[in-house]
Amino acid sequence: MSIDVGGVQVPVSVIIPAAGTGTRMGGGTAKQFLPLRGEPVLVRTVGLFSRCPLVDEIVIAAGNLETTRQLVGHLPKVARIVPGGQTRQESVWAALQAVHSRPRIVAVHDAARPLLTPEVLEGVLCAAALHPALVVAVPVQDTIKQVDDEGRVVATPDRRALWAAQTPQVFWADVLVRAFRQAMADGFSGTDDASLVERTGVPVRVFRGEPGNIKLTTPADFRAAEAALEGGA
Ligand SMILES: Nc1ccn([C@@H]2O[C@H](COP(=O)(O)OP(=O)(O)OP(=O)(O)O)[C@@H](O)[C@H]2O)c(=O)n1
Ligand SMILES: C[C@](O)(CO)[C@H](O)COP(=O)(O)O
Repeated sequence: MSIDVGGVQVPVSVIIPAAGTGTRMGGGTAKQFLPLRGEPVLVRTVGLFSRCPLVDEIVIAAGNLETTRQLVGHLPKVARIVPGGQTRQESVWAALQAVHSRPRIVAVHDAARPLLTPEVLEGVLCAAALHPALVVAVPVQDTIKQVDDEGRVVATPDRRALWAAQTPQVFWADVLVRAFRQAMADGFSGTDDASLVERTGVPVRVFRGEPGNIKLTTPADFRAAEAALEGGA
């Protein structure tokens, strides 16, 4: 339930932002509550962290607190379920304030990414002993185009330097708290947690993950996830 950082056992807290409304998914039910091969997405995601021997506590930012409590409130290591915010960033901040005091390692993982593997999770948590900020990511396989508002291609970045960020994103707690405070002071809103840390100058490293750790955003993602699980759990 902790990581050895220079001989000191540092507990690991996990934040699960699970307060989204699933606009891009459509339908009336928030996607984190939808079944994926019979098991709600949220249960799959939280269960992975409950079973991880390196995790000390789980804090969930929820939109529907009652449904969230019913689904995962009983799972091991679920310490607190707090109200989320209007944005993912606000939800993470709400959960971060509910994390026990420092020093800690904090891993932030989207509820909408239920296909994370134990191997990647344990690998990035162990790497956090050496690095203050880590992003699970995969190298981009397609050629990426930068496009203006008129649909004109304005640049083709060198693909060798491009990685697609996923979650978990793992940080030394004080680094993350400072980054969130700076972002709020500056009115900065990022689409991930690492972008807040990057702007503070703290070095952020990628940890190579797996392409299968997709975020369930649209119905097509659900179909892909169902197919991926067809042969597995
Ligand atoms: N106000 C918000 C918005 C998002 N999230 C969470 O952040 C993760 C990634 O967000 P996303 O995939 O965008 O989920 P939604 O915001 O629900 O999707 P959409 O943007 O299509 O509405 C999800 O686990 C989602 O529940 C959150 O906790 N609080
Ligand atoms: C955090 C994230 O999953 C990294 O790829 C992504 O930025 C979340 O974006 P969303 O629009 O909140 O789903």
